[in-house]
Amino acid sequence: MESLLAASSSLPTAAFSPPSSLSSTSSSPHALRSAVAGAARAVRCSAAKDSILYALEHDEMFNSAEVIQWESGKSINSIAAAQGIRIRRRCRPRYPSEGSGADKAVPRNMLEQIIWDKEVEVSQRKAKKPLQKVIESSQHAPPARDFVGALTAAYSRNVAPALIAEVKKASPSRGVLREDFNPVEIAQSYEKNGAACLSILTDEKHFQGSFENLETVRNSGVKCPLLCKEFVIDIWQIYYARSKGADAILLIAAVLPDLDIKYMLRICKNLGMTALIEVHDERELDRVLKIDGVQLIGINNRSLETFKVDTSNTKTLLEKRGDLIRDKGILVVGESGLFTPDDVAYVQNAGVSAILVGESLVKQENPGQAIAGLYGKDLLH
Ligand SMILES: O=P(O)(O)OC[C@@H](O)[C@@H](O)c1c[nH]c2ccccc12
Repeated sequence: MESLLAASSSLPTAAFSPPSSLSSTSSSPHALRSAVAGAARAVRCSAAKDSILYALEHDEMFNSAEVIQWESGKSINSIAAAQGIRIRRRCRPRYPSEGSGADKAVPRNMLEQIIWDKEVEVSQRKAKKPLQKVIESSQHAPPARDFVGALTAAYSRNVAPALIAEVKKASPSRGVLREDFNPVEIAQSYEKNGAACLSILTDEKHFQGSFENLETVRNSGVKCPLLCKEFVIDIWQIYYARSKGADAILLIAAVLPDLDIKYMLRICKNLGMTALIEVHDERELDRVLKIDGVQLIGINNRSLETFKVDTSNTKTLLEKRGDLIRDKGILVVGESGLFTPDDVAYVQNAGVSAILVGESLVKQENPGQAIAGLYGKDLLH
């Protein structure tokens, strides 16, 4: 994989724009594979055995059936749908005369709306700062810290699920959670009161977060590892998060086909980052359990399609797949809708090693002090 990343930083920037014949707008394995083939063609020879191009051309992932299918015209949406993914991407037309119908399309639910907005946002950000540049910036970021290590240490210290405390101003389902919002103050107060890690929302449009918040918290001297809470659809965002100091990043299985998750996991690994892979139902969990190299799975009690919260979701999924998850040495994070010590005990008994909590802390006058209320005890740090 080193070679893949080295390759991505040494290939010309232009090579990363997906060719117009592809229906995806992301910097996907597909785009990278085409870029490599194009680069090999440009030098009019097959790449030498020790070269980066050779490594890429012979990388199993780039020659997988899915990639071939994709390149032979099967759209990202049909590949995703075959994996049970309901969120559609707003694909570009293959030829201008075809049209995509995208302008007329109506999103089916909130998550789909967020993803469509994200596609526009990411393409604008990429136009300003191409992948090549963001990869370079990521090389200058302070080194990534051990997110999973911080969670396991906190779990054994407290004999309670480690806390990932979320710096969250607003959400589409709950509106503004805190008017007087100072991300650094909140982060410091979480850290002082025993949070193991922090989650920083970076989506601006729907959550009123920002990458500036991530960067200022990272530069404020807070030592807890930071999760970039973003709707990732493109590897560009992973490098960007790293360049702003993120130690971990969220990947949502409801949005990303298997191949994208595998590809993104490799990039995270190469950057020293942890991927928290979020699932909401059994089908997503089963897909993720088939992927090698997964260390951390989040079970979201909230459906991002309907926003309904049901804390028994964590329990139900762990009853079904807990043994397999333990055998694989994967840690589980119980996410969303946790308010009381009973809620924490409930997900702890279900088998989680960590919890991700936003609303119930951030709404309190002193978010850090609210941690003791959530756990029914002070956390050691
Ligand atoms: O505020 P809550 O209910 O404690 O939830 C926190 C966190 O789990 C939630 O913000 C979340 C979980 N997965 C997400 C994906 C995107 C945006 C937000 C989220």
